Amino acid sequence: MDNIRNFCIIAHVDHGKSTLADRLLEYTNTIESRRMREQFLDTMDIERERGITIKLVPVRMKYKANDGQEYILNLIDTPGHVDFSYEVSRSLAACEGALLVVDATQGVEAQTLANAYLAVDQGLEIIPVINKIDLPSAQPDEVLRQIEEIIGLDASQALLVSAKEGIGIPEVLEAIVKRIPPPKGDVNAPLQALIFDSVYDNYRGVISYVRLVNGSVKKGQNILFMATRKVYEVEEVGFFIPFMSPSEEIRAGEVGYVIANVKTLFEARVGDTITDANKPTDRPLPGYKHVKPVVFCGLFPVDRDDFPRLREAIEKLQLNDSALTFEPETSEALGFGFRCGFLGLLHMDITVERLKREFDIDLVATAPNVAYEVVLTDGNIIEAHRPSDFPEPTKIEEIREPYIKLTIFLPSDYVGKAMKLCQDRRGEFVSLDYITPERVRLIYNLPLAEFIIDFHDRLKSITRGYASIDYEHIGYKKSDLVKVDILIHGEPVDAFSFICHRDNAYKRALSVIKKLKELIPRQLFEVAIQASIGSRVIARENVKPLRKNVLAKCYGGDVTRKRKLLEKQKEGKEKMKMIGKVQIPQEAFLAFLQADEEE
Ligand SMILES: Nc1nc2c(ncn2[C@@H]2O[C@H](COP(=O)(O)OP(=O)(O)OP(=O)(O)O)[C@@H](O)[C@H]2O)c(=O)[nH]1
Repeated sequence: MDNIRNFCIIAHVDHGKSTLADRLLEYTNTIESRRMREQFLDTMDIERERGITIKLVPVRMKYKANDGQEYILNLIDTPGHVDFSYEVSRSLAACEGALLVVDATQGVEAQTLANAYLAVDQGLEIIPVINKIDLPSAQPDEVLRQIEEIIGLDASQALLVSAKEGIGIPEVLEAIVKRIPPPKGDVNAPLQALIFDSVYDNYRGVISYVRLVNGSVKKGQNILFMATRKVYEVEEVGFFIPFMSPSEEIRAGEVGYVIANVKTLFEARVGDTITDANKPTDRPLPGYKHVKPVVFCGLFPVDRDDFPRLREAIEKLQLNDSALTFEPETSEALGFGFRCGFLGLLHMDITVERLKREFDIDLVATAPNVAYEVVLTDGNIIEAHRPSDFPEPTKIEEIREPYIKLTIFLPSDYVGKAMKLCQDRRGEFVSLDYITPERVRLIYNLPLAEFIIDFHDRLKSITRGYASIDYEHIGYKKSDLVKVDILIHGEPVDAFSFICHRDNAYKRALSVIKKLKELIPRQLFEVAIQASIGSRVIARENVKPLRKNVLAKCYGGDVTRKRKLLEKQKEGKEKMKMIGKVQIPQEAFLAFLQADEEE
């Protein structure tokens, strides 16, 4: 075990994590050059395109160090985005050390800090690596100062590297061997293996990526998954060098994979502990946590006949993504679809994109929303995902909404604007400090609901892209929220109702009914569009009673033109939906579902 080193690389997006990993694989000849492709570790197409890492891939390298000994280095990749921070902390739990990569031209950013703290919490040995020193604008001294002052790490032994040019790579490997401690553990103790990732394979079922803390595991052994209490027989164990390669056994301290004919990811959850069914450990490793989705949206096929295909596709994705949840949903405008739950906006975007791309389904995704907690007057608490889940106002004791602690790093010039944005989004100021005279760290507590409506885009545009953010969920807080119903000609239309803060209710209601007024064609009678909270009407607009005479524009007797227009109007009518006596065009529902209500 003394010759094993388990480590990961943590960094802010784009600071060069994947490039550095590639260089390490190259230098240790882990990948033959003809098989070497750029950024081996980012395997999914979408990851490669967006340049982000989502799924973890562990790799085993052999390295002959300057002391003449051969070491096994297990590199455990970590996802770079906050949505997946739970997976980050799991993969950190599988290591003894971390390379903290910081871009020499950018300095410490929001996720550098967040990831470094996760690593410190896990008690890892952290090796600071200043990357991109080949660039003329590199300021390694300034970055060293930031690492010491902002993160509080000793940076005197930081390594100066250019992953792109291959400068400083042997020093990185030597530092891993010398500074990261070997794993501890007892091969003879009862088996304890942490599942830090699981993937589903069509042919082999679930492949669990494990870090063995104690004991050993081999083919034929009966293993117990402690969270689900299920027992399976091991079919194969092995290592990633870098592709899956079977082996006799995996022993304490090592990182590898276990295949045991498990059919769903729910039975082999990330964070769970595997033990020996015949000689079980008395306690699981810390770390199992059920991850709950926090952002929801409706997904509907554009072509209604695609509904069964959509179900199949979501089920398939779920095989490899146990954080994704779904349930059937019907919408007045969009027909049959699914309400899906995600870990965050990126998780949602990626899922939608994969459905479109890998399964070739045209989709409408509705605007995202969060899950509220509603405390009823009888003391019960229900979870509400959409307006129709909310009971009558008289039955509600209080409503709670999810909050995040948002950290923003940005140039000091933009602080005023960023603070205004946070304030407008009901943010509660926490702190502001200067990292350098030009750079500021700003912290706010913000309702998640306000964040998921284009907060990041707004922030990017007011800071011209110079801000970086990170956030963590800090739980639910009581909030003065109301459900606003929209009534058309006296009939409530579920699809148009929404949840918002009482202070914003009037403004939002007004913008919604104004938009509807434009979208609902005039009918033979006057149509009232009202917004109400419970039985109290808070805003109203009227659509004047005048039949839209499409022929009015056609002076003269061009019969074909008249006929065409009449046909067009008829076609239009088919796309209408009757709500009571009123015809509402499909377009109105779509505009509402996808619209950003705050203009
Ligand atoms: N000049 C220079 N560019 C580098 C260096 N290392 C990485 N880059 C470039 O920086 C960009 C981001 O590098 P990646 O390795 O994809 O960054 P990453 O940290 O893996 O990004 P995520 O996977 O999203 O976390 C790429 O365009 C690299 O070519 C370096 O040492 N010097």
